[in-house]
Amino acid sequence: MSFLQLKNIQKSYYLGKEEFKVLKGINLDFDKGEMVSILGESGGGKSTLMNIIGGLDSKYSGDVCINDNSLKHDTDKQLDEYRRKTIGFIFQSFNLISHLTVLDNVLVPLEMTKLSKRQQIKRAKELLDKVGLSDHINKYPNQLSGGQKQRVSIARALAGDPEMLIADEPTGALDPENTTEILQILDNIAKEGKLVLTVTHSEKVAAYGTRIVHMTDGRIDQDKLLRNQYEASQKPAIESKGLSFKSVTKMTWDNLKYNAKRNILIIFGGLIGIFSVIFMLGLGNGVRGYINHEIYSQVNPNSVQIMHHNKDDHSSFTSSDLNRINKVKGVKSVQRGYASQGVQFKYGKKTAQSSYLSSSLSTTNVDNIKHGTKPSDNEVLINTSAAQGLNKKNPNSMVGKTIQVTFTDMKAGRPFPVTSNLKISGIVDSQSPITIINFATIQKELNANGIDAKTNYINAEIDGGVKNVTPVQNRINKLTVNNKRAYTVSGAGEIVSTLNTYINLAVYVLAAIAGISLLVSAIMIIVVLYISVAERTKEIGILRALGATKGNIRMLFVSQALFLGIFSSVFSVVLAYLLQLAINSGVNGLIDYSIIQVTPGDAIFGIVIAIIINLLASILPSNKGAKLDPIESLSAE
Ligand SMILES: Nc1ncnc2c1ncn2[C@@H]1O[C@H](COP(=O)(O)OP(=O)(O)OP(=O)(O)O)[C@@H](O)[C@H]1O
Repeated sequence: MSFLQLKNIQKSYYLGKEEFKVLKGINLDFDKGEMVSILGESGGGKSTLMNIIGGLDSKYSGDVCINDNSLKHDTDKQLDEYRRKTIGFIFQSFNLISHLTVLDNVLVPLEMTKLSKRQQIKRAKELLDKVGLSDHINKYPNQLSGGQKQRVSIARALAGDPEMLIADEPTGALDPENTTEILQILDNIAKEGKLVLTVTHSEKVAAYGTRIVHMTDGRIDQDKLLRNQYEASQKPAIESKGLSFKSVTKMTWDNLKYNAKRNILIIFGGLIGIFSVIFMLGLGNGVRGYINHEIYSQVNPNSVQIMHHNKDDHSSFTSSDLNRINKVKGVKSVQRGYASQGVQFKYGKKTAQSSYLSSSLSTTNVDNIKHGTKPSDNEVLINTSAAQGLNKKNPNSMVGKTIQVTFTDMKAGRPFPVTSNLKISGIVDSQSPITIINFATIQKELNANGIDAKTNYINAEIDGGVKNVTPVQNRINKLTVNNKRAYTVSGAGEIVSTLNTYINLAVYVLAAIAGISLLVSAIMIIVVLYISVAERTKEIGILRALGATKGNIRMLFVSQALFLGIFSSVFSVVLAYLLQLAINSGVNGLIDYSIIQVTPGDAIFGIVIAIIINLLASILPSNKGAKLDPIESLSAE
């Protein structure tokens, strides 16, 4: 039984419906230790036959058997493994991978073996030494002469320890001196017990073989033994495996480095979109935080006011109302409240006014009482502008002074001014024109004027942070009396949360607009990857010939997109943080707040989105690369 048997191999190409028979029934047997020259005129079908033997072409009839095992029913994956284990290709145009060094080129098939990294490097160096290139291992292919390139290609073909070498016109591009040396190397390989098939149209080259097979018009017309074949190798072959993810990403990395300038530009293009999104989110956090901070410095968001839901109901709130609200989950305490519109102050000849009187101190921020204290019985707390109205030069000196305070209530269905003399307990630094007198004092003054004192709203304090305000408000709003909704709640917390909703909306809209540039960068990545597939078509063919799977090729481009995405997003995060630092320290004198606040969540969001977009963008180009026909890829210019 021969090592390689070709049984009635026939192959046709079709141009439209027209059939061109290229191989018309080839029957040949080959053994290891032979150096067979396949000789014939141009167009005779030699390369077609080699592609079939090499497992690159499976569209033929007849049978190729290795050690009596037919390749006929092998799957794509089995053929990949067959090329990896059994075949070493040497091409007329060398087909080295231009962005890999000599050593790395030879390491490609070695990465498809089970040797350790150290053993792989050792073997690659030994093989390069054997072909006389130990001094050139760190050069790139374009720094080598033709003869040197072919030696690298021989070292690479031998790297995976294949049983058979297919050399298609290995000396076609070489001068006579290099031709002799290369043929000598090939003869030595046959001497080591491997099968060497050399395609040539040169009789001289063919004469180096142990046997010449002559092909004319798709048939074998001569099969001549020139000398004895060498002894077949019995050495156990190096075990092979698929290309690992690490090896593929290393190749991608090498390619990125080789085209560094272009890739930096692409990374920069991708960076703009991701940076804009991250920066908008950071700006949104800052603006929202700043506005909340400003509001909360004026008012207490955890204090809410409860009115009758029915606007026409002006009745006083009762103890049962207070109890009902006090029992609501999240309510810390309730107080009776009195409010009235319009307050006048008089101090000597000076007058001032305030638009709102309230009994609830909790609505304002106590920290803002810069002068004096909270009002107790028979006292009033006024705001800065009212104090300025009463004493322009020295408003703070009004603390402790007794002034005349007039507010309006209803008596016998008509507005009735209630005037009383109260001591200013303090001045609140509030922008809202609010006046605060405690509930007991208001009640006492109303009674003194013959008006029934009433509770015209309830003030409730809500437990916990601002985030609790809305849920508790919702619970109070749901309370019913006689199956009817009883109360309506208002408070700064509600305004703030509505405001936050609008700010968030604006930020998301801005981020989405910024996200359009992400779409642009996704399209850029698609285009770049398509160009990359086109540029690397030959490399794809080479890798497939060396035994790389379709999955490996797909991963080559997916990992390229992944690298570009990771770099763009990481750099955009760095840029966003740097700009945040610059802007926040730049506005430091103007506002005492960090107006840009990029959170780690925003940064992670940016990175994840960039990676997802790049991965999605890589689907079509990487599939295109994976589906390329190895033979067509190899013949790409
Ligand atoms: N993909 C293809 N589609 C159509 N015809 C093809 C294709 N590939 C090869 N052929 C044709 O098949 C014939 C054999 O080509 P092949 O390359 O096998 O010849 P060859 O003997 O290797 O020639 P050369 O020595 O010039 O390389 C040629 O006529 C060629 O035009």
